[in-house]
Amino acid sequence: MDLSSKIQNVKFENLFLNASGIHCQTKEELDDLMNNSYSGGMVTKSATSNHRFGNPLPRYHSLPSGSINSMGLPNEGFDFYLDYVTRTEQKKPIILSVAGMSKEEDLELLHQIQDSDYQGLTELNLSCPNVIGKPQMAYDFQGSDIMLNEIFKFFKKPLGIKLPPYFDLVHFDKIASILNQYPLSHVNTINSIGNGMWVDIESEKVVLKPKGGFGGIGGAMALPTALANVRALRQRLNSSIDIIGTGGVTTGRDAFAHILCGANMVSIGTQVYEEGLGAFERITSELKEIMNSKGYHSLDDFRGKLKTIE
Ligand SMILES: O=C(O)c1[nH]c(=O)[nH]c(=O)c1I
Repeated sequence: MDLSSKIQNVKFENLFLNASGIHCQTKEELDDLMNNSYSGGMVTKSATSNHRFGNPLPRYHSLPSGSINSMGLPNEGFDFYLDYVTRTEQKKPIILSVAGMSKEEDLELLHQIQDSDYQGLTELNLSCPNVIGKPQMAYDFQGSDIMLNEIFKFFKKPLGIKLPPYFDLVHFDKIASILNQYPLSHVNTINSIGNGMWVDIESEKVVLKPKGGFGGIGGAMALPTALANVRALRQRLNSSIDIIGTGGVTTGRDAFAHILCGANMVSIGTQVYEEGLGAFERITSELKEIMNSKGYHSLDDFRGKLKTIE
């Protein structure tokens, strides 16, 4: 039973990653992930130039079937993550995630990566929904196109993009036609579903302090949106662009569905946060069970082979 996968020519022993932001902010968390034998790779918390505390607490809340968060980009600062991904013994591939507070900062961070001796995968987060006053760049189609054009004038290392969910087939067409113009290593879809709201009935109050309670939605309730985005982008993107499917994975069945829709790799956020790193072992064994019962030996046997109803 082979659960290995690849992003471009980077091989992962198994298809599972943490979703950026989950268990990947501090050295302890990153070392934990590095030593966990059931995730094939790992992604760092999106980094800004400087260390950030992020938004005031409470900024994460578990929901009956998911989560809502308005973390506000808390991170140790770019230099810490660049040092970690360059210096740490790589028991598994790491994806370095960056999220500038502005386009200028995004470009500056990417220049630093280009000029560094880091040779691994980089992911530009164009979809953080929780920085007060900062729109999700990937909802600005023209702005994203202009930015990617500027980036690929100087950035020659593997670069992927973390996308927000889209909800309109024309928007899938638009973003895919932009992304297809650039030599991207991958897209990671989806980020949390931006600016959801949860209400505590007893207190008649929101559950998050920042932004009056608005926050990104993740976990089980995000699965249908995540599957749609993986499927729609797989159908539209050049085959040279790999896809990391993120969103709503709580069981092996959900991971199986992401692969059927076309994902090369699958990242898990809320469920790992709620259950701990043991979720990787559980979901890996559940996926193996399903593959076994269907006579599949590798992910290629069923990747992207979702059937429609004729
Ligand atoms: O609030 C956050 O830190 C955060 N939260 C998310 O749900 N997605 C993101 O990309 C980010 I940068």
